[in-house]
Amino acid sequence: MTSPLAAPVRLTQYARGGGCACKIPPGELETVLAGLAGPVSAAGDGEPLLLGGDDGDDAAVLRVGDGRAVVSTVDFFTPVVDDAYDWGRIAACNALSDVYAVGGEPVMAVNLLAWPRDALPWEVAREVLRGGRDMAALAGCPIAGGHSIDDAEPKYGLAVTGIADPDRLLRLDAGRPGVPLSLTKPLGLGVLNARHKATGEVFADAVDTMTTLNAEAGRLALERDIGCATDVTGFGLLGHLYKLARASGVTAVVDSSAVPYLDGARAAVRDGFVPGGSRRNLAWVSPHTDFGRIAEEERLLLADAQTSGGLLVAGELPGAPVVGELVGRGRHTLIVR
Ligand SMILES: Nc1ncnc2c1ncn2[C@@H]1O[C@H](COP(=O)(O)OP(=O)(O)OP(=O)(O)O)[C@@H](O)[C@H]1O
Ligand SMILES: [Mg+2]
Repeated sequence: MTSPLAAPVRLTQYARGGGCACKIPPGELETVLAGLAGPVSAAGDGEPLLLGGDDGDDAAVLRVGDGRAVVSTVDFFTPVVDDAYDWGRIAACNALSDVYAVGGEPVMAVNLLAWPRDALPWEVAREVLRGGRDMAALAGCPIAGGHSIDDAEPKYGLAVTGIADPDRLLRLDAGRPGVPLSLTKPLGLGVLNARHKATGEVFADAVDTMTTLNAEAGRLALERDIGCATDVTGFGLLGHLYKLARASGVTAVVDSSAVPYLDGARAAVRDGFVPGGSRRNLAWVSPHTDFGRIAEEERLLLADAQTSGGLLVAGELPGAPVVGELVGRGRHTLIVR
């Protein structure tokens, strides 16, 4: 479904970066944030903040009593596709994803909108907000208000509140040796979005992937008593897996031949459509990774900055390929075979 505007503007042309590829590089972010986070509970020590510390988990989770926890997360970014309605859906889906990534269920959200009011018509902003509303409605999560500013580049996203069972969370530090790794969406979103921004070609499968909620994946993980997961977004599969393995004190092994890709992803890399964020991700993980004889093109694909990607789960999920496993901590935090 696309926007019904007479002469659609190419939204991606109004921003330098796009989607999760416009995130602050992981190394720089961690340096800025170091030491500023509050104490987080080690299991059972009475501290109410269960997630939200230095590991960089997907959302903050606070125990509120009576066996309940509140989940809080926020995500917004510049246009990742030209179509306003689709961008709204993608941004909302991506923001909701962090609630599912910690094992929560979204219950309410508010909009964050930055709009270049001199350069872009308000009817385009309405389409963005309509897309966000429709995606949140699919998640059973009403959007109840928000905040809007005049800005040089358009930006959109949500702050989402969720609920969770404090004893059944999905966290970065709960990975254990011997456990397989599953990935619920194919990679290639960053390079395909870069191609779309440069050429205007539309990749329908990529839009479908970015607008698929991670609700089912999160539910399946909890049903199987899995306790360790994250979503694959701007830091790419390797960046997010590095964070998970580091927090869990293990080494993660990736079977590169088992990793699924969207059609056209490889061609996009070969044709030079690689977001700067994907290169920065690769530079960030490379000192901690044994790549063996893996070629540069494959490394870039594995580090590609995703937008609204799937869940990376330490465990097996029906329908999701196993892309590697966790092993005891070795010399490298990541091994790619
Ligand atoms: N300005 C900030 N202040 C405090 N913590 C921050 C700030 N920006 C990011 N973080 C934290 O850094 C970690 C990494 O953030 P990041 O946005 O990359 O991951 P995320 O929340 O999982 O988002 P997404 O999955 O959409 O990429 C998270 O734990 C986040 O809460
Ligand atoms: Mg996340």
